[in-house]
Amino acid sequence: MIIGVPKEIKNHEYRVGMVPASVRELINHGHKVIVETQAGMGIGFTDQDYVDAGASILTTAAQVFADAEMIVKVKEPQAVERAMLRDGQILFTYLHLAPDLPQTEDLVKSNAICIAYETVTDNHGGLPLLAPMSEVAGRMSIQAGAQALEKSNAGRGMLLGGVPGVEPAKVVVIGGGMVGNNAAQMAVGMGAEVVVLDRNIHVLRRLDAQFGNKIKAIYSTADALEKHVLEADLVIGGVLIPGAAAPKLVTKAHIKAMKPGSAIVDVAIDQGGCIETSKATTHADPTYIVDDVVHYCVANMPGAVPRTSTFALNNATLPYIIQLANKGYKQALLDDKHLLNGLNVIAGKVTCQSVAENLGFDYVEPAIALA
Ligand SMILES: NC(=O)C1=CN([C@@H]2O[C@H](COP(=O)(O)OP(=O)(O)OC[C@H]3O[C@@H](n4cnc5c(N)ncnc54)[C@H](O)[C@@H]3O)[C@@H](O)[C@H]2O)C=CC1
Ligand SMILES: CC(=O)C(=O)O
Ligand SMILES: [Mg+2]
Repeated sequence: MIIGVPKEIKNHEYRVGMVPASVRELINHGHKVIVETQAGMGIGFTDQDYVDAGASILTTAAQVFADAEMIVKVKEPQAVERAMLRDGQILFTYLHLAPDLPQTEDLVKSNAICIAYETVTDNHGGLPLLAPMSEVAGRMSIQAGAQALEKSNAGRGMLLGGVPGVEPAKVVVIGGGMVGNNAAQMAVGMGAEVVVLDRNIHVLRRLDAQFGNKIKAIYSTADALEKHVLEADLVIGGVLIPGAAAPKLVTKAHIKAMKPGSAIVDVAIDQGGCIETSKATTHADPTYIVDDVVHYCVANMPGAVPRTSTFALNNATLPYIIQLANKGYKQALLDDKHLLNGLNVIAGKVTCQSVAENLGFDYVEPAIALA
């Protein structure tokens, strides 16, 4: 199979779909890999590194999209990239379709086979291709929140850990999954007072076993959420209903009633955000203020640490890229029900139920769409 790796074009996105070591694995399996020039430049990989791994370098994204049977990316295809997709071409990347009607419409029109990293599942109830980036974003959310709390960024002027004799900041993490757990680790490490809210009792038990009395793991009722959000100096939004638009758990009224200079980091913004006042921002201009609350809502947070993130992502995606290349999409999807859960759009049909429901498309079962 011919596998194409274009350069990412989202704002300040320096990750890349495949590192040279991944390219070498594909070449060893007998495939051809074409890489857009300077695709890995942002994380220190030269075109020569890719050539040494066995890839061919092409000078434009248009050439990569024209020649490749499978496109491997990081972020959802931007409009110019969507226009280059074609009938029968495989697209393997993050998509986050539920809050994104224009993208979904374009992918439906393209007739391509669009497999989303974020809805691939595993045997343990996890999301193995989302997890590595959730680890990065969860950890980063506390760095971003700490900065947002600085006075020069319109924050309250609080140090997360306080100092001897002065209270630490209160960090409230909504959602105790991969993002929430990693956020809690960093916030505890920095000496903050930490509350994690989740509505899954198994998640709360795991947090309790892991953190003991270093955090409070609280069942997320509307009451509990309101109480803790209104007391918070920093709120981290890390909820997920896989494939679906995030529920708006923190309302405009909550934001109005929060302390002036408090901050929110809505990591769930890639699924539309779990805070009513959130709107996606970029690394170039990551924050804005609503009712004196600093909002950080960058939809590609791991793009800020692209070297760490690309390696972590490739470690997770490579086995699936190899399966898709070796077997072709049809056999690879039929052989692996978890990879099949990643199939969001194929041949003009929406095969992810929550995406179809959120955006008003007819839902077609993946196995039926493949037949
Ligand atoms: N902005 C960015 O750059 C990035 C964003 N993300 C996003 O972060 C979000 C979280 O991802 P993960 O932690 O991997 O998901 P996860 O599935 O590991 O955890 C989500 C948690 O939310 C909980 N939850 C669901 N509904 C809830 C509710 N109503 N109240 C309280 N808790 C609730 C679930 O029980 C689960 O424990 C996703 O939208 C993901 O796409 C992930 C990586 C990067
Ligand atoms: C998960 C995601 O959206 C990201 O890593 O950018
Ligand atoms: Mg206020």
